[in-house]
Amino acid sequence: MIKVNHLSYAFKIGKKEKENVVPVLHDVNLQVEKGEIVAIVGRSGSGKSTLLNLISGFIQAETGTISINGTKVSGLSESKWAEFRLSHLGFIFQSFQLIPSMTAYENIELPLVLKGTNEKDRVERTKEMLKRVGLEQYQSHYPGELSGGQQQRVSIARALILNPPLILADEPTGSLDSENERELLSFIKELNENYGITFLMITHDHEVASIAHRKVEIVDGYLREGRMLREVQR
Ligand SMILES: Nc1ncnc2c1ncn2[C@@H]1O[C@H](COP(=O)(O)OP(=O)(O)OP(=O)(O)O)[C@@H](O)[C@H]1O
Repeated sequence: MIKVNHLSYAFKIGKKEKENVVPVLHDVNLQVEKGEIVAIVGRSGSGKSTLLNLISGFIQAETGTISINGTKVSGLSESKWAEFRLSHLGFIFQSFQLIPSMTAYENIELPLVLKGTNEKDRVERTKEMLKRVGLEQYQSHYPGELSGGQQQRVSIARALILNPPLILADEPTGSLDSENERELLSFIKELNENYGITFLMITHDHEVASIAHRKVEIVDGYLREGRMLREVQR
């Protein structure tokens, strides 16, 4: 599903003549199989978000390659990346990243609008997704009128609406209380077991890491493979 080969990344800070190079990732190799839940752990500043941003195409590395679902994505143009993301990747963020001026319904529907799906299909799929995440009665609420757990469910519904095979999550439970965290984690497990969706998640949290099949740790920009935590169901 994901193959990262010899990936290195350095941020360049300051003006061109006086550029400061800050190396962040060193020769990272990572393979995530279809149907796996993989947790990326590591101390603050170790390079976790940088790795996820590279795999998401939000930043581009000069060294190394990334393939997702058989497509070599490293080196794709911005527009090709945007197209690829829409059909292959779903995103879940700690801060939900919902559009505040749009209702729950409109936030969930947005990827379908961007993809140019016709109205009849949009209505059908958005309603079905609202039902799947248990938010039918909240469809007209704006993000500010929903609890943290409900907002995260809207963001998951938006991530799932185009049926991506892979979900990338950055601290998905970071803003949730323990009850909502448990609920979200069992939903992620269900999506993985019932629909075979692959998850790559950054986390600081042991509860989150405990649902992963495998843990990889970044230590000062170097990736260490962890042991298998639980069996992958195929
Ligand atoms: N835009 C940027 N410009 C320069 N340096 C950056 C930039 N973004 C991150 N860094 C640096 O890169 C390193 C890795 O940052 P990154 O955000 O990937 O770490 P992280 O493991 O995700 O941390 P956290 O757990 O705190 O979110 C840090 O030293 C950080 O200061």
